[in-house]
Amino acid sequence: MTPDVAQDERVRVDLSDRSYDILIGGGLLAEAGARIAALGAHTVGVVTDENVANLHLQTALGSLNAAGLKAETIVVPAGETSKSWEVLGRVVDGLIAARVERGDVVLALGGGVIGDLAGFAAAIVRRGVRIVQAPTSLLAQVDSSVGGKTGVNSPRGKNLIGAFHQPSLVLADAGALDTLPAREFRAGYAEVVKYGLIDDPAFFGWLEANHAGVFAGGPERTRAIATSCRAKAAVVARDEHEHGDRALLNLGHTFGHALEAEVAYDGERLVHGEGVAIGMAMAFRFSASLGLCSLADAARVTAHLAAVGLPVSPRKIPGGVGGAEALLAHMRQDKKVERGRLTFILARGIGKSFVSRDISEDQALAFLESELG
Ligand SMILES: NC(=O)c1ccc[n+]([C@@H]2O[C@H](COP(=O)([O-])OP(=O)(O)OC[C@H]3O[C@@H](n4cnc5c(N)ncnc54)[C@H](O)[C@@H]3O)[C@@H](O)[C@H]2O)c1
Ligand SMILES: O=C(O)C(=O)C[C@@H](O)[C@H](O)[C@H](O)COP(=O)(O)O
Ligand SMILES: [Zn+2]
Repeated sequence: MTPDVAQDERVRVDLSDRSYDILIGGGLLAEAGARIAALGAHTVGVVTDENVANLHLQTALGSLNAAGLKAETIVVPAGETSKSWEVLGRVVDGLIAARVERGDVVLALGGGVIGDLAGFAAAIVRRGVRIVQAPTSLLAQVDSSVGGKTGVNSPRGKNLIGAFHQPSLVLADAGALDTLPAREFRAGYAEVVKYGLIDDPAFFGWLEANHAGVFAGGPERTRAIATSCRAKAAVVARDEHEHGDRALLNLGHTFGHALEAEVAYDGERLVHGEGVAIGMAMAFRFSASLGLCSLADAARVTAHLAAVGLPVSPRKIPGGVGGAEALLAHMRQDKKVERGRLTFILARGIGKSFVSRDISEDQALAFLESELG
């Protein structure tokens, strides 16, 4: 747990010569220009989506111009379907046309979709240009802007095309969250809860008691974001490329990603954080059904997610999803699969998650059938 009440926070991601800071606080978008100029860039390729462009692009561009930087903006449609080959191609072409050089910077201004898309474009243009993440959704501030996973989706599965490309700096402007729709804030909150469920039961208890403050803004929100970033930074520092512990950050994602693929990344029906909420509830129910954790812990997880308005069952997805076999087919494409064996993040209790490679397909199928009814 972090100490109480800090308005502005700095979290270091320790990766030897690729270490970087995550800055959390108000007014950081207005400082982006000065901070990027300090990195030695001359041209900045700003990648954003239509919603964020309408609300926050002028602030970012104003600050880049004031710092004497040349800025070229690439705007893509909002939503998960922009994590595609086609949109990636347009972003890459835009960055090359803008003559963004290796010494320059790509600025990802938006939620996790923009961070993953722009981050991957930056990883491959001229074999690697620096990326600065300016996350504007809660989910992006607590998770996707940190750790260097970038990429796009394949029709065969989530994030199946990508690269690790760490940012040079993360600017999490707390003020940007004031314009975030309530549904998107809730979805991001699922990834906040995840850190408590992985290995910080005190943080989970604190969220149960303080979630109203996190949703309202103020010091509780800053504390939740900083605690999440510290938790992620620590895991990334010890296992950057997910050979071990980092897989814990995938709690809820084996199920969640399968559900997202099953709805063809249709954000009207299911957004990533909602898939993670359902997936985490399922992971705890699965753990309880296997005798690994108590039914009481599984019920407590479900109760907290439901209390903030998050979905906790695949039956709640509008239009429904295919059967257990269809979900299992998506799960076979999960990046955690090893020698054909499924990998699950399961739990012995709240804050006691672990990586399991001992689950058979028959066990997974039976559980999925029970969940789908
Ligand atoms: N790389 C990682 O480690 C990592 C971690 C978690 C999630 N992800 C990825 O992140 C994506 C989900 O991110 P997301 O939930 O931010 O989705 P998103 O980027 O689609 O943003 C959600 C919605 O909110 C809008 N928005 C963003 N900021 C806004 C603001 N300040 N004001 C008003 N509207 C705003 C966007 O336009 C969009 O409509 C998924 O693709 C997921 O796979 C990646
Ligand atoms: O950073 C990580 O590692 C994570 O797993 C964070 C997840 O919240 C995120 O959704 C990530 O993109 C999933 O990674 P993937 O490797 O399963 O695609
Ligand atoms: Zn996630």
